[in-house]
This record gives sequence, C-alpha cells and structure tokens, in this order.
Amino acid sequence: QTGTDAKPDSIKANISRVDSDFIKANTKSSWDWPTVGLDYAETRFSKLNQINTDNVGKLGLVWSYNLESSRGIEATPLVVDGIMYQSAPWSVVHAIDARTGKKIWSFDPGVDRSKGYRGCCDAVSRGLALYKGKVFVAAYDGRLIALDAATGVRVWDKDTLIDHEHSYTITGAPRVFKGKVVIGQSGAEYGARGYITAYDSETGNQLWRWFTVPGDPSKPFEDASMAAAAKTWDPSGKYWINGGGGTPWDTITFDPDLNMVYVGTGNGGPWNRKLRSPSGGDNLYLASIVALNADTGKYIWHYQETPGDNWDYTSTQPMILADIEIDGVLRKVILHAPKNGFFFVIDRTNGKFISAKNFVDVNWATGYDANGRPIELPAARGEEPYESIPGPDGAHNWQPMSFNPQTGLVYIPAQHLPVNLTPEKSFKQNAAAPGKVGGILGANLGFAFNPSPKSTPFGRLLAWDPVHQKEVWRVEHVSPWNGGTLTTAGNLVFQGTADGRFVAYDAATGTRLWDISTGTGAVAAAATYMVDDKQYISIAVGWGGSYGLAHRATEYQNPGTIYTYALGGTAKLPEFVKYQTEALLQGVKYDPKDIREGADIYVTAACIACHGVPGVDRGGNIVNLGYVGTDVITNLRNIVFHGPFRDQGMPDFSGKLKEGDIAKLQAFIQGTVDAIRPKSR
Ligand SMILES: O=C(O)c1cc(C(=O)O)c2c(n1)C(=O)C(=O)c1cc(C(=O)O)[nH]c1-2
Ligand SMILES: [Ca+2]
Repeated sequence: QTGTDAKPDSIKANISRVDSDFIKANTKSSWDWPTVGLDYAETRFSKLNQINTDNVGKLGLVWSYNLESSRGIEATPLVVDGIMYQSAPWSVVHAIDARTGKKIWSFDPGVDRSKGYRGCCDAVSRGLALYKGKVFVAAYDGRLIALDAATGVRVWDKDTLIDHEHSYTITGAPRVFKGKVVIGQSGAEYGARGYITAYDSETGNQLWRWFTVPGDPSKPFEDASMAAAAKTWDPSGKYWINGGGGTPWDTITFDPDLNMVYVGTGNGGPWNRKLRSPSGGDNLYLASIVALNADTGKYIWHYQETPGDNWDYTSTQPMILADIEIDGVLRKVILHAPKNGFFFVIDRTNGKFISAKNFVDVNWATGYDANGRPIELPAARGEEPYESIPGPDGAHNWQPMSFNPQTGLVYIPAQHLPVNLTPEKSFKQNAAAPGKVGGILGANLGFAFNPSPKSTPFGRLLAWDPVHQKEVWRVEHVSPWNGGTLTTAGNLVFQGTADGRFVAYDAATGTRLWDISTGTGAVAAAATYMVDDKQYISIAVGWGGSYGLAHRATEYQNPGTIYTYALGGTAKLPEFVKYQTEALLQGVKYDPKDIREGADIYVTAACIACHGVPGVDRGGNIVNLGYVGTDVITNLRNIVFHGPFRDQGMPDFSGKLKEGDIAKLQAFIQGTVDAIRPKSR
C-alpha cells in the first residue's frame, strides 16, 4: 500500500465513470482497456498506433510486478486512467499504478487452497470486470465479489453455486453491462449442470438465470428452452443425475446493438455420449452458442457447433463480434474458433450458420453441410481406441484470439495436441453418489486416456481470413499452449509463447519484428493503453492452465509476473529462476505385478491430470513424480492420505483411495521411470 502516486479519491472519481457508455465510447480511441476483451465485441483490436511496425523494435521494459504465484496466469489486465487491475490464481486481485508498477492494493478472497482439485485445469482466473467504481472478481469457490475499485474493500459477496455437493468452481471473467454482472461456472468434467446468472452490479441481487442443459424431466422445466432441449437427450440415460455438463466456463459476450448476450457452452458430462445419452441425440445445449435477451436472460436462438459432443469439444472459447461484408452484404456475425478445430462465422441476428472451415487438421468430421451440421467420421464415435484430433485441449482453447479490421484477419493461438481416447464400457465413477464432489476425473469421462499420441504436438499462430475461410500466414511454435493475441492499428500482433517469449509480428505478413524473454511460459493475452500520452503494452505471464500443469516448454519457472513495455523502456528484468535440476526417480521398492493396476488408479484418480506421466512428461507448474526425491514416493501414503500439501492444492485422498492402492501407485511411478530410463541417458 505504499509508494504510489495514485490517490484513492482520484481513482474513485475516475473509475466511477466506467459504465456501458464509457466502454462503448472507448472503442473510438482505445485509450483505456476497460473490459477483458477491450470492447464489448471482444476484438482485442486497439486503435492505438504510437507503437507500430516502424518502431516496435525499440520497445523496452518499463516495470515488472511479481504476482507471487507459480500457478497459471490467464487474465488480461484491465486499465482505466492509468490504474491497472489484474487477477491472479486463487482469484487474488491486484490494483497497480500502470505508470510505475507500484501496488495500490491487493485483495485475496481466501479461497480454500485445499479445494484446488474441484476444478479440472488449475486454480486460474481469466479476468475481472469494472463498472461504476467497482471491480468484480469471480472466486474459484463460486462466489462473485464486488470490490471498491479505489480501495479494494469488499462491497458485496454472493455465492453463485446452486449447490456445494457437486464439484463446481469458477475460473472465468465476469462481464458487466447495463448494471448487470453475468457469470457462469466450471465442472462438466465432474458431473455438474451448467448455468449462467445475472446479478445487479450495485447490490449483488440475482436478476436472471438460464440453465444450459435440462434437469430432471420429472420436475417442471425452468423454461421452454429446457423442455425443447430435453427432447434431444435420452431420458433412460438419467443424464441429469450426472449434471449433463454444458458449463459456460469462459466466454459470455454482450452485444449492445442487438441487446443480446451470447453464451459459449461447455462439453457433455461424461464426455462419452454412449454413457451420457445412450440412444444418442444432439444433447442441447452442449457445445453451442446461445443468444439470450440481455435484460431477461430468456433464450432467443442457439447454434450447436458440436452436436452430441463426445470429445470435450467445448464452445466456451472467446467469441468476437464483427460486422463484415460477405458476398457483397454487410453481415452482423460472431467469429468463433472452438475446440473442435473449425472456424465458424454465424449470423448473430438469428443464429444462422454462414460458414465453417477447419483451421488445423481434424479427424472427427470432414466439414459442415449447408445447414451447419458436421459431416462426421464414424471412427470418432467407435468402440476402438481413437486418436482424437483435436484432443480434449482443443485446436484452440480459452487463449483469446483477436480481430484486426484493417487487415481483415483473425489471429488464432491454434495447436495440434492429439490424445488417444479409449471408450470405457461402463460408467463406474461414483456409483454410490453420482456426480458428487470428489468425483474422480478419469472414470467420470467415460474414456481412458492413452497419454502418448502417435503424432507430435505443436502450436501455431494463425492469421485467418474469416470471409474466405482461409489461412493467410502462420508462425510455427515448438510447443502447443501458447498465449492469447492482441492486435493494434500499428499493424502489429502480439503473442506470448509457451517457450517463454513475448513477440510482435507484422499483422499483414507475420514477419517477426520484436522478441523478448519472459522467464516463464506465457498463456494470457496482452493489453495496450495510453497514460499521459504514452502507449504501453502489458502482459501477465505465468505458465499453467490445463496443459501447463504437467507439461512445459521452458527451463524457467519464474513466478507469475506482469511486464509493461513502452518505446525506449530501460528497466531491468528480474532474475530468472530455473526449474530444479532433474534426476530420474530411483530406488523405490515395488512389485512389478502391481504396475498395471497402479496405472489404472493413477489415471482414474486423476493423478495424471496434474502430475502427467512419471518421467515421460517433465512437469509444468505441478511437479512430475518421476523427478522427485525417492523419499517423496516412499512417503506417498502420508502425502495421499494426510494432505500435507493441501495448501498447494494437493487433495487429501482419504476415503477416495484405499490403503492398498499406495503400493500399486508406487509400482506404477517407479516402474514407469525404470522402463524409460535407458532412453533418457
Ligand atoms: O468443463 C468445464 O467446466 C471446464 C472448465 C475449465 C476451467 O474452469 O478452467 C476448463 C475446461 N472445462 C476444459 O475443458 C479445458 O480444456 C480447460 C483449459 C483450461 C485452462 O484454464 O487452461 N480450463 C479448462
Ligand atoms: Ca471441459
């Protein structure tokens, strides 16, 4: 709370101006960065051009700010009048003077760190919202919290969860418009039922709620859209017991022109449709874009991108609203690149399909017909093990894309990350208490993973022409899971990379113009803004998220850090911290007969989701058990059952695993390392 020039009174006066009109007016200048996607259309296209292709090489560091977390940093900072608001893991909020990088305040909502396991993909936060003097943060434990923007003091705090039995979390950024704060939640991997809720931004009172999938059909449906959706599910599957999924865990986009909110819905729970809805069906409104009335939350239209989802093909990826000319007609469209690998152009006035084209290799469908139905390949739903391309991390995940109207191009952080999926014949998870907390991930999905795909994963920055549905240029990355993108009127594209760099490209050609180390992998997208007539660029780096838990592409493990650059900046980088030197695990005693069963436990109990394959993966922001000290694995019983690392998010597995499982896990861990050891020499 020291050393800042910004006074609470002046912050209060300035930030209280931020409302829907302010956000709309800012699109003319892009002076500030008031919403997570910059504007309501979420273009992440800034009109600022002080920094441009001619001078971007002169960008230098102005300040850095340590976010004091080794978990994934996914939020784009908000900046208004030189005050920056950044969310960090465990939903901690920081307010910073954007000129100097000095802290003004920070707020920790006190999320119970031992509940990290309730979410699938790291205890991340994808950002904040600002409205009339308040900062809104959605906490990992399901609360929506309003803070005084000037002081960080809590104004109200609302539990958004419909129950605490199911494994719900929140990682997404709230959106605010017309005095309403809107938020979804996460949990489709654990048997949750998705919904989105609007609250009064002043009081926190609930205004409306819309569920994404139907509930128990023996009870009254919440609205007509649920009754219609129920017809697309097999009632004998008792889908509602396991929630059905559809959790809207990231994109919610407000359209001031049409007064609609577009919700991107999540995957089915369990993933395997045969177990979720045995007779098939589209299972509305999974993996869809749904338009709701912004005032009432009433359903208006939907377009389902992946009917009858079977592969974790969420449609939660960030959307961009654009008005573009197609075949000589100006169309109001949504641009969308969901996990399933197709780039969609949808008419947002009515939800009608305009076009779809795959932007990377896919093997589940050959394309879309004129009605917007995918033309599926049968092997993708077969009984045989199947190399799913894209895999569950998607051809594009939550890392935001951007759209530059000057080049007409969308900049997509795309990737190739296949996973072998083997259908599970029975739904063995939680037979006693379906879909309840502690739901064990692997068996929850109706698939077993084979973690070593035949083809090598990679990342790719794609410049995509949405009108002609074709690639214009690409940059290949050595690793998947690169950062979101920012594009500017300076004809630039900025992207952080998995291998720890922040890079500027010529937006028209993809020529690399500037490239700087970040000391850790970068997954979030950057923001740009003006303070005192000077353009700044800020990116919050910090490796993590679903792929980042168990994998990495850099030797460096710096804590989450905000870097701010401007022309001529000369600040020094913090010292980079390396991952610890790695020796493969040795000397844990085991019976080789236990390895096979140990592998099953390791996958079903979801050890694999965070720790990866022992000795094969190298560990990301969570340690790989093939590279820990012998004493750690010898002592596994204590770690698994007594929870000494609970405050770091390692669950206590008492009541979930059995005593006898420990020796099997030890056999799998040491046995796997021993099997690969010669190759690693
Ligand atoms: O179904 C869900 O509710 C849900 C939630 C989340 C999340 O909360 O982060 C992710 C996913 N699914 C998911 O499928 C996914 O690939 C993913 C990646 C990440 C991330 O932050 O890196 N989160 C999530
Ligand atoms: Ca999911």
